[in-house]
Amino acid sequence: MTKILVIDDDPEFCETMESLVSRMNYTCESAHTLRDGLEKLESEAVDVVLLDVCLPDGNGLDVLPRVREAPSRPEVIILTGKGDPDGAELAIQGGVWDYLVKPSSIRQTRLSLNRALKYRADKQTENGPVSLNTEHIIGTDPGIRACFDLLARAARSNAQVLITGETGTGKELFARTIHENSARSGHRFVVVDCASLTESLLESTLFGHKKGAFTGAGADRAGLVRLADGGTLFLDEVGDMPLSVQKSFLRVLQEKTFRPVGDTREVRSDFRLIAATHRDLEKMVEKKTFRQDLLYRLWSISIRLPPLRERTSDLKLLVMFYVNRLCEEYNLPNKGFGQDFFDVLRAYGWPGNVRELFNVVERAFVVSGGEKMLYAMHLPQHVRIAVAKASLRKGLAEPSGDAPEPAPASLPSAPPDPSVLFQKRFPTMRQFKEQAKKIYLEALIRQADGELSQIMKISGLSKSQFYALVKKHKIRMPGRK
Ligand SMILES: Nc1ncnc2c1ncn2[C@@H]1O[C@H](COP(=O)(O)OP(=O)(O)OP(=O)(O)O)[C@@H](O)[C@H]1O
Repeated sequence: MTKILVIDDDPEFCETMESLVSRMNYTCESAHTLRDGLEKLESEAVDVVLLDVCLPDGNGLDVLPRVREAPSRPEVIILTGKGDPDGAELAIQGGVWDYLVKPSSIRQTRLSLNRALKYRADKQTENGPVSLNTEHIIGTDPGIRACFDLLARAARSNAQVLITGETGTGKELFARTIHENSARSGHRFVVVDCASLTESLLESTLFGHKKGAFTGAGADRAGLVRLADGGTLFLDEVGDMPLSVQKSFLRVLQEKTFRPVGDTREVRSDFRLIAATHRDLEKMVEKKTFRQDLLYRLWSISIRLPPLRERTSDLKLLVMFYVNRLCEEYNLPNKGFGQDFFDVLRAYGWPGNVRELFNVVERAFVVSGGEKMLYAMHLPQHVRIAVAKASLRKGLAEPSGDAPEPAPASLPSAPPDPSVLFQKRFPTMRQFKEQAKKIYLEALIRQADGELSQIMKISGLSKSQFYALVKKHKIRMPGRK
């Protein structure tokens, strides 16, 4: 029997919900404190939790991971008296099904409940007999586990998938894993890096060309869309696709046919599309730099990968996974870790995410040579200095053994104090992020003495991403006009 649990300290509200749920022919129970709710979740199978935010013994959002990890893994709908955009964002990132503000109408609550239950039923059917191979993806944090659920749905369907997330968060890794677990795994996984191709090259790279179609086209060439026939086409950095190509590509998605450059014939390709970007495509649609119709086409299943700083609980697992891999590669016995090693890693901001983490760990591994343990002293200087400066700025001593506060990545050559960002009007989260990015980039360039290879190494950014950011934030590179 489907069971709903309401965790809310208002008895009247609980009664209203119990009556609504029983009219829907489901069982309903209430708990007036978080403690009571969590106890019920431990001992009873619950399908959906309606969770209030402000409760007498704490904040509902703080216990969200525990609620979602309860033995019956319930779906969660937040029902709060105090609507707060940041709270809603956090809740949704934490994997809640919906975020409703009281007084929510009966119709809306019923709709949300039904949708959550339908999703749960579909998930249970889909999760049945098929097993997924996700052994290369490390993560137990609730944020990334919600992404695993979506990955499983994507692998079992043929729907278009859009994967978003900062650089190095694993977008390509997820895309490959979806392909490898899909019915198309016997065919190719074809990668197109939209950021590294010029407009003219992109069209011929995607659609191929006829011999003589343009200077340098010495022979016929099949494009990547054709090569992906039967398999998966992965459009990396789709936000960097020029508008003219977006138009042609939209047609390809609708018709599954295209015309190679300089050819008059239509060619057919049956591919499944997965696209990825670190950009905010909805913002781009507002600015008319990305086509809305294309965005709708890309968006059947959307997966947002959390940045590493939002899931530092996975840091240790990721490091151990990578160090094991390095030990195998270098044919060395396994290494241990000093506590200070993880303290420093946890306190760093990881702008380059997992890619940067693996880079840093590999450098530490190499520096440690034949030693049996990895200590903080083996970590690259820029990481240690950034962490030391950040903790000094906070008036703290060197990180101690107990879970240190995560601090933002900062750089040694005196970047401006982030409090300058609050000197004018208090910024929105988005404005703050944009301004902080600019500060980061300027400090990064100073730190690397403007040397591109150093910039890539420190930041974990690719050249194209770095140049795109420099352009966006109107930053002058040393030696450039
Ligand atoms: N959860 C994870 N578990 C294990 N490895 C990971 C995970 N996430 C990322 N990685 C590793 O981090 C590196 C970067 O991942 P990937 O290239 O997929 O990121 P990305 O988001 O596509 O980056 P970009 O936007 O810069 O192209 C790869 O070596 C990948 O295997």
